[in-house]
Amino acid sequence: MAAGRYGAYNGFRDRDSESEASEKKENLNNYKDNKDRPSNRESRVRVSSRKEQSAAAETNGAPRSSDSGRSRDRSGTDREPGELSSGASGESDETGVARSSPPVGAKKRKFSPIVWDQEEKQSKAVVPLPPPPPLPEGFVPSSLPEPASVSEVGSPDETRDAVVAEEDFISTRHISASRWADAPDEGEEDLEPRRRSGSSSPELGEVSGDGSGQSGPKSPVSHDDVEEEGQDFMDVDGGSEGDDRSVGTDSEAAHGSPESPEPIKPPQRSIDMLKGCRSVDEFERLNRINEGTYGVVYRARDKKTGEIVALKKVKMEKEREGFPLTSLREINILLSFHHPSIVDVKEVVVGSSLDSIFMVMEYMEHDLKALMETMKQPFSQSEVKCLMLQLLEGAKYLHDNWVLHRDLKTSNLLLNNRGELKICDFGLSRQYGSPLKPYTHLVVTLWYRAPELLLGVKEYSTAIDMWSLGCIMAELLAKEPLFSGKTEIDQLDKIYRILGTPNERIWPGFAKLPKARIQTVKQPYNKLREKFPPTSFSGRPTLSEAGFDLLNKLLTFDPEKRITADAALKHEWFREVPLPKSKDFMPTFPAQNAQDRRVRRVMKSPDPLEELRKKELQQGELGTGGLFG
Ligand SMILES: Nc1ncnc2c1ncn2[C@@H]1O[C@H](COP(=O)(O)OP(=O)(O)OP(=O)(O)O)[C@@H](O)[C@H]1O
Repeated sequence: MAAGRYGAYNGFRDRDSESEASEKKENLNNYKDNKDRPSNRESRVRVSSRKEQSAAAETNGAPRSSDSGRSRDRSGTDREPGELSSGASGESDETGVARSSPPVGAKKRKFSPIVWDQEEKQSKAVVPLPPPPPLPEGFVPSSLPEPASVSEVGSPDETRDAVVAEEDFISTRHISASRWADAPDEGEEDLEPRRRSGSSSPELGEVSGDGSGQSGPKSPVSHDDVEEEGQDFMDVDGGSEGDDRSVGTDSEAAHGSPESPEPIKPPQRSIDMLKGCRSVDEFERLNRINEGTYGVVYRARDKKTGEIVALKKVKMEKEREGFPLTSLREINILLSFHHPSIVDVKEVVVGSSLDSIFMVMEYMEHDLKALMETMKQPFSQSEVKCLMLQLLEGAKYLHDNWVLHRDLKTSNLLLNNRGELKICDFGLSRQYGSPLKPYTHLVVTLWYRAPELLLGVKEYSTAIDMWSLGCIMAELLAKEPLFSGKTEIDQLDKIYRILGTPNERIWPGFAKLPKARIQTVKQPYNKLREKFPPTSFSGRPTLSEAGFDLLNKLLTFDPEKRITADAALKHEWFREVPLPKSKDFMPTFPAQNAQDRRVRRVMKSPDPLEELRKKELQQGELGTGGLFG
């Protein structure tokens, strides 16, 4: 149970007694176990063999620092209520934690093996792609609009789809060619050689460990990024008359993997998708929570069960052109993935006139951005550790399952009053690791955008998410964004002013990056430590050597050297006092659900599509009217 203290955040730390804290002492391993506690998903019971091995390794002689942790606990140093006691192996060096810390974990960057050359793509690429997720019980109404012409689809200038459109130029596809339907179209057939060849992509049905005892996605995210590169909208008329091979079945046959976590459903016609999909009328609308690029989010009550949920309405602003591919990606990923740090999508429901689609999600009381704007003080270090651990676990899970989120920012991090953090908004996320065309660099909201993206690279990796995590960690500590640029150049300038201007020595290859010559004032020094000093009398957020080391490793210019989620999870900052607060002891806050979170937004990061978004908002929503319209 979270410590309930509506409106009393600032008093919480004072009220919690040491004894209460010690009653709740748990070691770091317990922390990891605990995160599964509220779950009733069978997937959470499963523990990856990788985790078992590493746990065994730890038990088998890895030195543990619990003693030193305890002695420090007794002295009361930096201990906070609800802080977890040290139990994990700690190599903490009292004298020079950051500098003496060994490289944390083996480097495991999954870099997208982009194949630039078409021939090479076909001959060399080896992509045992995972099977598609099971078809949802009904999903797309038959009365949806006609397919768009290719030219319509390819005009990427109105929504975030534009971003994807830059990387996706293949002719219009039908939803029946998606992983939720059975018949591949021409473009899909092109994929066959790629699917049959091998690569370092996850094996069919393989469930990547997340290091946290979670199973991978029930059915790993499909390879839409390979097969859907052509457009952002899918026709959903269900009219495709292809053969009966489902993507999943076909893929399974090709690879012969018997280990798919779930039996692949038999091929289904897209018309079957209509069956069993509940109507949004089965929910009572309570209030609008927020509106993002891709949809309005409502708080609602399931009339049958009384459960409070969040309903995200998929914007169908281009309904003439079919179903937005980005939404399809988001729904697919969220339906497939199950992890305590990823927001859970329970089902998809349809609007009354069958042209609006809603994702039914678990309801989360806050997003971190809106929440921090209401807080008087920043999160404490032990709270930041608790949040960062959950965030890193979510990022590791995604990266282990070959998904880049590509839009990690505080407004996409949800927090409930049980201290649980969950990543949402997978509209920009995509599977990687398959031979792809170069990705667009127009991803990630400006303030959280990695320097390699700002400098124009199109071949990027999980490191872009890790940079965003660095920005988020700094923001959680300081309660304000670290780099709040107004334009791309201003953003680079702001980064250079704090971290110094990169050069060939610290970032080999920097000089050759497309936009490396952008004129910014040369900044020779790294001033990050000034922003996060070890001690402070001026109210600046303090950070220990180890904490600073982690922040530095997240905000490393060279993406090749930037720390991975896996390594960051093992960082000693999480093992030194103050230890991460237990989720049970995370503060609770007044629910912000009675308000529209948009009106509370004070500062908002500009992003490349801001103008487009505004235009969309002005144009109003399309789709059904009615309660949720
Ligand atoms: N499950 C949820 N529970 C509560 N609030 C949520 C939930 N999902 C989203 N929200 C709120 O709605 C906002 C927008 O959601 P989301 O980011 O998924 O939409 P989007 O259209 O993709 O937004 P963006 O403009 O960031 O791309 C979030 O910042 C959050 O405040």
